[in-house]
Amino acid sequence: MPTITHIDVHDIRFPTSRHLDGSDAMNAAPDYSATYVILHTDDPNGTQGHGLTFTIGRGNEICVAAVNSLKHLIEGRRLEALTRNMGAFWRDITGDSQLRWIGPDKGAIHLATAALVNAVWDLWAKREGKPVWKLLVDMTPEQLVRCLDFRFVTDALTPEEAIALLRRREAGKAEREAEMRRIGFPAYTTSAGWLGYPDDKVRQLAREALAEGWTHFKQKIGADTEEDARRAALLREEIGWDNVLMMDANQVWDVDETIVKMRRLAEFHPLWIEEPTSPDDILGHAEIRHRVAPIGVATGEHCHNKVMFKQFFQAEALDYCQLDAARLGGLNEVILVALMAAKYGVPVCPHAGGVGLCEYVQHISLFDYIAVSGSLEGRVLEYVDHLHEHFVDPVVVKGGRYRVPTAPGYSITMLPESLERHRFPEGEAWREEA
Ligand SMILES: C[C@H](O)[C@@H](O)[C@@H](O)[C@H](O)C(=O)O
Ligand SMILES: [Mg+2]
Repeated sequence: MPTITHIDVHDIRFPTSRHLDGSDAMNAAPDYSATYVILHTDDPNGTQGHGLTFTIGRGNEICVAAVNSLKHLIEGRRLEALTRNMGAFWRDITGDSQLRWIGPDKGAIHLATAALVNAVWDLWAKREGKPVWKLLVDMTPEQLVRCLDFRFVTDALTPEEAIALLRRREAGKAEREAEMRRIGFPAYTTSAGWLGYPDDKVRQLAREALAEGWTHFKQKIGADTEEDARRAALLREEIGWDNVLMMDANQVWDVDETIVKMRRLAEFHPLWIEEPTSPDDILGHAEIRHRVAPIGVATGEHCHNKVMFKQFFQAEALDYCQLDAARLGGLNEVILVALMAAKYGVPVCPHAGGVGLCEYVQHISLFDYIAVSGSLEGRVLEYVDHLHEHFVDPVVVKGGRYRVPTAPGYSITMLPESLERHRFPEGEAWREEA
């Protein structure tokens, strides 16, 4: 196995705010960005590990600095020294006794951790010649559990319970894998409903999505409630009442305010209200959940670690777990959260609104279905139609389903010319802007 000789980190930004792609009530004009890392190795074939964390523009340079502070924990180490006990490696990279102070397990340092940890998984999977989801699915329960750090969550899930849970799912694994290869994983689209899009664009995109076979649509809300209602009516006009509508407020309301707003919007039959309030307010979400039922509560894109998810589950505060591949500290923590979700009976519907997140989450949902939950009930994976052309192995979506990725790795490697062009602030894409 190769040694990771050195690590490069790049500040990559896309000017998505020009057309308000990705806009919502809290994030009015995001520039989808990536803190992008490359693990160089001494492998004679030149194999590299790639990983990124997602930000929305300003502040990306802070994640870049955090990667620079963390990278000494990986540089010079043999890949095998990391993979033979991934759980210990994860504790190591999140446990540096001085760096930990600026987290722990949250904020820029944890986002940076995700980029690095995911790059190690990418490298490992490339070396094994498998896509990441398949690398995971082929592991024994014991091997998988060895990749995890259970500190702080054993009151909710022990390693023994995790092994038992994974063992129970071994029956039917091969069938579920074959099914996924045949029909793909069910998805929903966020792309028609960005808050900054004018009505005619929303109509047009909804029509196109319907024609492509989409059945689940997410709308951004949280500006003015009558305006939200008007847009919901417009979307219902386009998609009808047999298709599914979700609503996403991106954290703008207080708890009581949410109840009032959602009672007004209930006539549009949303499946869920996403991020109604502060992402840290676990008890607030529990309260909302009880008071807006049967509308479900979804959250997770800003839920920064396994401890918070544990409490969301323990407090019965959410109906849909929207864990994020690059907000949690990389795949090790994602797997742990998926296992806890399975124990508590909460479906995992990963967040993917950002650059590269669709590429990541397809691996997570496939693994979750095949090896952890064994169920598609309530599971629908987010899709946004932006920036896939910059990836070497972009997601393929057909008829509202993700097709199974087959190339080795975590699908996150970007084209060298895309990296070059979008380097901030010196890349051509930004020089044109000036
Ligand atoms: C700023 C981003 O586009 C968010 O609006 C996006 O991640 C969103 O919350 C989502 O659920 O996809
Ligand atoms: Mg959201």
